[in-house]
Amino acid sequence: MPDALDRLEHIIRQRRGTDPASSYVASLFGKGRLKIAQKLGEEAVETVIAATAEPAKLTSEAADLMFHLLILLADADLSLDDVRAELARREGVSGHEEKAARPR
Ligand SMILES: N=c1c2ncn([C@@H]3O[C@H](COP(=O)(O)OP(=O)(O)OP(=O)(O)O)[C@@H](O)[C@H]3O)c2ncn1[C@@H]1O[C@H](COP(=O)(O)O)[C@@H](O)[C@H]1O
Repeated sequence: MPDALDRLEHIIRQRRGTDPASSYVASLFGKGRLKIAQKLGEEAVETVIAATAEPAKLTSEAADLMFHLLILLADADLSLDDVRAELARREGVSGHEEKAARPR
């Protein structure tokens, strides 16, 4: 059953190739990977600040962060399922073993 993240991913994919003036997501796709990555970085910093100084904002900042991560993944032709598969691969593997198995 699709949850809010799945539904949001679907909407984000539908925005690809549409008029940048028509929506925020379309405008970010229009600005390109570098700008999308920059926005993700900004949202990550805002999440860190919320976690350490303004915990009441943490949920909202985390939502902004995940929203922009979904846009970056879509721009790179990756999906939540790709991330789910990677996390599933790591299940039962210790942190040290996982690090050793990462691509270099
Ligand atoms: N979840 C979100 C969502 N979260 C945050 N935002 C927008 O992301 C931006 C966050 O950037 P900032 O806080 O840095 O604000 P900003 O200064 O205006 O941004 P910049 O000028 O720096 O780009 C704001 O414009 C927010 O409105 C979102 N915009 C859209 N969605 C979802 O995406 C769907 C598609 O949105 P559209 O593409 O706009 O139709 C919507 O139906 C929503 O479900």
